[in-house]
Amino acid sequence: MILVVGGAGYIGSHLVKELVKTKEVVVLDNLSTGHRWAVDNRAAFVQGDLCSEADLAEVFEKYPIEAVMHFAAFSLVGESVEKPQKYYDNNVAATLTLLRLMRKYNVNHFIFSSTAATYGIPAVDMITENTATNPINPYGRSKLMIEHILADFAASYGLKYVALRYFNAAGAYETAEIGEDHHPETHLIPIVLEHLLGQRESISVFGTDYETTDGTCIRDYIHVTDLAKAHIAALQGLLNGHLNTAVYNLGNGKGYSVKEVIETCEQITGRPANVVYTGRRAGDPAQLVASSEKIFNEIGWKAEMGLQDIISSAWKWHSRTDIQNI
Ligand SMILES: O=c1ccn([C@@H]2O[C@H](COP(=O)(O)OP(=O)(O)O[C@H]3O[C@H](CO)[C@H](O)[C@H](O)[C@H]3O)[C@@H](O)[C@H]2O)c(=O)[nH]1
Repeated sequence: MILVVGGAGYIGSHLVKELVKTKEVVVLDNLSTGHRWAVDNRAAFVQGDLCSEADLAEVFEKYPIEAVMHFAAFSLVGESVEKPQKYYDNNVAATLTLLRLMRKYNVNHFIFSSTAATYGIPAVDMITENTATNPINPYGRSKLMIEHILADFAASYGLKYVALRYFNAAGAYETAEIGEDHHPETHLIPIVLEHLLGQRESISVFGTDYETTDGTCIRDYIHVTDLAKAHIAALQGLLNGHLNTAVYNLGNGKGYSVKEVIETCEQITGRPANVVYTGRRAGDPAQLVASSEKIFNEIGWKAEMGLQDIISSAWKWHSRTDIQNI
């Protein structure tokens, strides 16, 4: 059985939908940002807190866990600057408790959600796993700290793990049963689509003076279902002994500017956007684009969906008329 911590959240719930096809799954989530309805009903569900050793112990006692996938983290860069305690308590201290209990219950396989924010402001256009990590905010640092801890646990305790550095996760499940639903929403694609649905008056573009082709920031958008499939490939690699420890980028290898994203949203929806150009948002690197060659070469995963698929699926999800009430 696979324990998915944070399996009611955006990325975790998409992973669970894929994972239940081949594995027995139990989800632990405190529902602070996740949703009970987002958890596939083929998975067992425990409402509990990663920060509570007792809640964690209950799950390990009750279920025969063979691997843990860990999605439960706070992930807003700006908030992490304002409230570093919250980020280090949850993203670092609680994860350490989880790792301690894994040792206690002899669970030795771990998949960790890391981030492109570990790179900070990279000196290269195409980021590989060898690019220097130099995070510029507590969120990125909290994730990199856990990566270091995992490497130490692997060396001393034989932990087998994969850390996956996500670039910009976006899109929704193909049936639109689940999708992105953050409160408040800060991510570009949902904000643009909510605007095009009439739920926001305008879109602000944060910065037009970056050293990029059109002056706006470039990001590597990856479909959340592609991300889910990468986790499953990594899990298989760990369980069949092909992988011991690994750190992989997860991206498409292609960057799009904020302007290009907005234009693609306009094309797909057939609706014009009211765009307001404003100053830079603190902490935004000009360009973050991933080389995902390493994971392709080692376990054969690559992204199958591009920006059009991402936005089309997100549009289907956001257009659901009942979405406000779920
Ligand atoms: O209303 C908006 C929202 C975003 N942007 C711009 O759009 C780009 C993408 O912004 P997102 O907030 O969608 O994504 P980020 O690249 O900032 O964030 C991603 O990387 C972060 C770490 O760097 C976190 O992991 C976060 O959860 C993940 O989505 C950025 O240049 C941002 O400035 C706008 O112009 N207007």
